Amino acid sequence: MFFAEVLLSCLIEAPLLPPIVFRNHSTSTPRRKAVRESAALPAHPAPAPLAQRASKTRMKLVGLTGGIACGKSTVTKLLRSAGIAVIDADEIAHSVTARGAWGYRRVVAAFGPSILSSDGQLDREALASLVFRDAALRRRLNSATHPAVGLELARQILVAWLCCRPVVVVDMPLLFESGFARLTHPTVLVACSPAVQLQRIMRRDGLAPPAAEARIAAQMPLEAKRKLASICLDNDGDHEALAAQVQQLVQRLWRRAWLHRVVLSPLGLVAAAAAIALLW
Ligand SMILES: CC(C)(COP(=O)(O)OP(=O)(O)OC[C@H]1O[C@@H](n2cnc3c(N)ncnc32)[C@H](O)[C@@H]1O)[C@@H](O)C(=O)NCCC(=O)NCCS
Ligand SMILES: Nc1ncnc2c1ncn2[C@@H]1O[C@H](COP(=O)(O)OP(=O)(O)OP(=O)(O)O)[C@@H](O)[C@H]1O
Repeated sequence: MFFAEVLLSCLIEAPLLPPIVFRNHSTSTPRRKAVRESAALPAHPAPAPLAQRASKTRMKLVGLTGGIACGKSTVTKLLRSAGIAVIDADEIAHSVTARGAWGYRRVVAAFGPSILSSDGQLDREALASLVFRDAALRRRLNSATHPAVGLELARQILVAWLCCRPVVVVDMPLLFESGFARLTHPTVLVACSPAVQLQRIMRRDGLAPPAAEARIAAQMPLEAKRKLASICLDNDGDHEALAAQVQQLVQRLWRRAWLHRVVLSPLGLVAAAAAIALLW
């Protein structure tokens, strides 16, 4: 993800941010607390002032994450149907590991041709069963895929900025693990209870309990993510309950979006340059 950070920092005015130090909920200022309460979304510790200042100097880049099978893709669909641009890191990971692509070549170099199925594509099921039970192999897969994922992610964010998108959500399972969260604000977590998570992953992927538990254990624990996220969507209920929370989130994201659209978009920057040139 480092490539993405460097490119974005150059292109969208944001300096490389130092790690964010999160404040405890109880130390929030009254104003910030009021804003969160008015949004009526479950709120978690607020990010440090530096992250907030940086977020005002670039396109509004929102991080969306959650435990495996907690409902990120479901939230992504709801956001997209509400007109919000969402960049999906899983989709990118699939496209950069398609046969012949840069990520594909790196994975084959790292794991050998035995990881290919008879049609020459990556055997994703075999790869998943390897990496979700072995942390060293998972690190090897991450090293092989993440440079290509980071570059494509940066390209898609640049395209969204050039299209004057005021709000862009990045759906990334490893948002906190990869450090990419430092470039996003707010960070939104989709969470559910361990029992519901296990049941959903077993049902969706047809996994037995040990395999499902291994996949859950391959990521940062949900409780740790809760402490890092600035907004939490509770997905223990039905689809309607989730949709209602997403609707509130959408309203909150559109707030002050005009500032990003008008002032910090390419059009805004061209207009500012033209005005300066005229006044010179
Ligand atoms: C392991 C792979 C082959 C499994 O492919 P598959 O099509 O079965 O699953 P899919 O890509 O849809 O991922 C499903 C979920 O698994 C989890 N997951 C995927 N990769 C990882 C990983 N490296 N570490 C922890 N969890 C992961 C995420 O929650 C993701 O949403 C694939 O996920 C992969 O290539 N992963 C490495 C790239 C990566 O890190 N992707 C995550 C986005 S950056
Ligand atoms: N509120 C809900 N009620 C019932 N089922 C749900 C709900 N939310 C999500 N699901 C189901 O749970 C499963 C996991 O959801 P989803 O695919 O959105 O999770 P994800 O976080 O994107 O997963 P992954 O980490 O594997 O990409 C899916 O089968 C989805 O239909």
